[in-house]
Amino acid sequence: MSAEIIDGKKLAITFREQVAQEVAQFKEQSQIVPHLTAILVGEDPASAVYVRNKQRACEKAGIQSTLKRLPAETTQDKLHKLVQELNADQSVHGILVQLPLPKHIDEVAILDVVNPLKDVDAFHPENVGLIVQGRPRYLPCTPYGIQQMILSTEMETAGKHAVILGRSEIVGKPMAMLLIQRGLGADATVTICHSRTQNLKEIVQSADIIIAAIGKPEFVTADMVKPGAVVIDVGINRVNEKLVGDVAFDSVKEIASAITPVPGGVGPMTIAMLLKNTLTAARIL
Ligand SMILES: Nc1nc2c(c(=O)[nH]1)N[C@@H](CN(C=O)c1ccc(C(=O)N[C@@H](CCC(=O)O)C(=O)O)cc1)CN2
Repeated sequence: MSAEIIDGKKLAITFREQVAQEVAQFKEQSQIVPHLTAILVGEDPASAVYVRNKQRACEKAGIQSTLKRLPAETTQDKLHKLVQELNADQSVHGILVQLPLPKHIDEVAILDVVNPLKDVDAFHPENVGLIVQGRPRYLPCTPYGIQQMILSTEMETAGKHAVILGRSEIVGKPMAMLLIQRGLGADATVTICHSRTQNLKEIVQSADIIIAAIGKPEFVTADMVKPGAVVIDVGINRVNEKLVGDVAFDSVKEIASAITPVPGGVGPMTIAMLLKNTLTAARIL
């Protein structure tokens, strides 16, 4: 039997419509327009597309959006000062520094400067700490979107084995924190696999939920997947001008109970969750 395809594009539209309604109510009650400012440094074409899509999504939801575009040679000091200015600007509720930053910039040092109340990506250590403690202020956009996609399936996640491939700060680590949380998360048993993991194939074969976020095209193959598993593909790899995920979609969909496509899976949900966080930021501030 072929898997349910979790349509991230469709689910994201539902979330975006819901946020647009909440934004309209919030504006009426408070006379405040939620405002996101994105910082894009350099000329990475994919990042430029993602930021443009975020801006469009904001505008459609009634959220004000501003883009601060800086050249690739921008210094650490200049970027640091811009973030400080945005921290002090009372009309800005959410600040987003698009990643990756150019190599000469210390990414962690910049993310540490963002006011945690305006940190709609939830990358600041204060927000990460709150997530670890199970009392999040914001949930990071990609794991938050994935959580909603898993909730949309029929799987009862409590006690299930979730295997995450990849230990990044943006996806792997925070995803693990969400999946283990009681109530607000999935109540799952979580394993994170990475480049030094031994017996990776056997571990993945024991997974009820697989989250693939390692940036290796079609790494997860059908022989690694337990029948009925839910498979979430976070990978966006360009191979011969085509977008390919970290999962061999065509063969794995014959084994899994539910699977996300690439494109049209996790990506659109990441943007929808950013809108939710920006509204939360406007409410908090
Ligand atoms: N500050 C941040 N930087 C980055 C994040 C993030 O959450 N915050 N995540 C990724 C990139 N990203 C969001 O910024 C992102 C990636 C992909 C998509 C998306 O919709 N992808 C489409 C395909 C689009 C394409 O043609 O490339 C899809 O999957 O359908 C949205 C957001 C790294 N940086």
